[in-house]
Amino acid sequence: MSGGELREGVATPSPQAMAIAHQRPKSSYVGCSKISDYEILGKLGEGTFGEVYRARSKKTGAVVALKKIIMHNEKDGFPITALREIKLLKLLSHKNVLQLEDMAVEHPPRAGNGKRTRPIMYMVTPYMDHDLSGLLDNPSVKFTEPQIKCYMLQLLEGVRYLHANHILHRDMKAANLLINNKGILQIADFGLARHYEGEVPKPGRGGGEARREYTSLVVTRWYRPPELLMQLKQYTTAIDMWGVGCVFGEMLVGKPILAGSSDANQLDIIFDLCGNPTDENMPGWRSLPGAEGLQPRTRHANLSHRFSQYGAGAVSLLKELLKLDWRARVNAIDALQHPYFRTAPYPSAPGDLPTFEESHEFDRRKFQDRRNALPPAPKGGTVGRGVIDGTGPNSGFNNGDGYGRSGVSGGRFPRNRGPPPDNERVPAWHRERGLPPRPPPPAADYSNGWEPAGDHAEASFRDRDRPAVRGRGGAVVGRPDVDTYIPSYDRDAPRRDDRHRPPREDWEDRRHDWANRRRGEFDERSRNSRTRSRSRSPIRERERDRERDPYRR
Ligand SMILES: Nc1ncnc2c1ncn2[C@@H]1O[C@H](COP(=O)(O)OP(=O)(O)OP(=O)(O)O)[C@@H](O)[C@H]1O
Repeated sequence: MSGGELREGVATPSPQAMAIAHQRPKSSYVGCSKISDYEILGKLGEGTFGEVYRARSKKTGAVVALKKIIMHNEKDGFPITALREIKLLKLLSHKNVLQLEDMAVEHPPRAGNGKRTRPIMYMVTPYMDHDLSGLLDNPSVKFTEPQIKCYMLQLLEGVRYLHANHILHRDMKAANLLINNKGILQIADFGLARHYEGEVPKPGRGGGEARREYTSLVVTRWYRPPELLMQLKQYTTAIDMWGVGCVFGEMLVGKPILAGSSDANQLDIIFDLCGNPTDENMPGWRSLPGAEGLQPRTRHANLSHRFSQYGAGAVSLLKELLKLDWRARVNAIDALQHPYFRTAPYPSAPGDLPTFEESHEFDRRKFQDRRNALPPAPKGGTVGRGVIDGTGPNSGFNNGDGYGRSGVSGGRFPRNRGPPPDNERVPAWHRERGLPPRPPPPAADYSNGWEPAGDHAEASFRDRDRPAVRGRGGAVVGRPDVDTYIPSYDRDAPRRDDRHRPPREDWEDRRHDWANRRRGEFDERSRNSRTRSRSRSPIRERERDRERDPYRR
């Protein structure tokens, strides 16, 4: 009974045998283009899920991106994550959401032993010149306030569309926002997205009511909201809005604003920014599974202080997006009405934005070469090199103002914000306006439902050496060493965001959380798989090999 298992006397073929038995003849790929319909122009990137190429359609002449669907585990056949992404993208049509235009199939020649090889599938989307994180990595790119407003409006339009159509993106981050040289921003990468069964957002009513539970192990760490870090499962569209807030802050500052080095540290730096959770600012937080045993020290939010240089309007919108209480967090419909967008300087029209040299994963090496001229940046930052000085994760961050400007070894420039040395990368605002910091924009009326800046500043100190704390179900929530995604900051390391993203190979398991939870074993399984994936996963091994070999990047 080789290759099969015996169940109640009936032989079940192995998945591999099933896949071979059901291999489709070439002629059955109806509705798909052939890969030979495209001329490959170069490689753009390599995710955990697929390689991405730039190509030209021989039929239309259009330049497109081809995302190759990698079969990590051949015997399981076509990855469920890819199927979900394709299914969702086929349903969606919005100017700020990346459109799936075609699928292309490649039939590789038979193997040397005469065996048939599996066809390779490609997703075909319009070519976009940049992803936002690549663009922000480019030291010659300077974002203006009208430009940030323009991108934010487009991002919010895209998110409003997704949420209105019951889609949770669940991996909102700068690397998944593609921008072309016509100034159009599109939300991409729906590999973690899913249908949302709750009520959709309505004006003035936040993220909607959740109707069921989902896995909380989603969203790249730096963009993960506090309720997910505390393992809320009945979450709403508000999880994507937190990510929008992180991206907004990143555009203002020029680098990720909440670059936690572990899940525990992530929560800690969120509390530094937004204040520690209380019954007022995050009602019910104590009863979240991941909050049990958490004893965050008292601290006031310092968001207003940290972002004061970007003006009262930006601070006000950021505070609405980065609310600890997911029920009170602004939804996309309301964020689009925020006075920030109706105050001078007004948003640019997309067509008026400057064009930039391409910036994708594979272009970043050239930016990294330029960045190597910079002084070291704190671990957790994205520009410059990490400080390997033995002071622990996020070392520069811990002493500074939250953006790596510590005034000591990890800082980009000192807190007094005097002019940075010529060779340093300067956050977008400073680059644009020059120093000293720009004055606040003309006073706007934020009294109409929007709170003006009013937090107390607080010098941050992070208790990174907290002992382990166990949450409900025994989950360790307060110790950095159980977290799977420890970033590496050498120049040959993989893309910044992916180092903090749950590995795809585990997500399929996590997506079956409904069934797993019914068996009461989800928390245990997912925790184990996260820990295991770092050390044993063959994909991680391959990635590590690739990191070691700079020529493969
Ligand atoms: N349509 C496109 N145009 C230009 N570049 C693209 C396009 N789609 C993807 N890319 C580039 O390829 C990279 C990886 O794409 P994507 O995030 O969709 O793949 P992924 O396998 O899901 O990656 P990951 O798992 O790392 O998020 C993007 O960050 C971007 O730089």
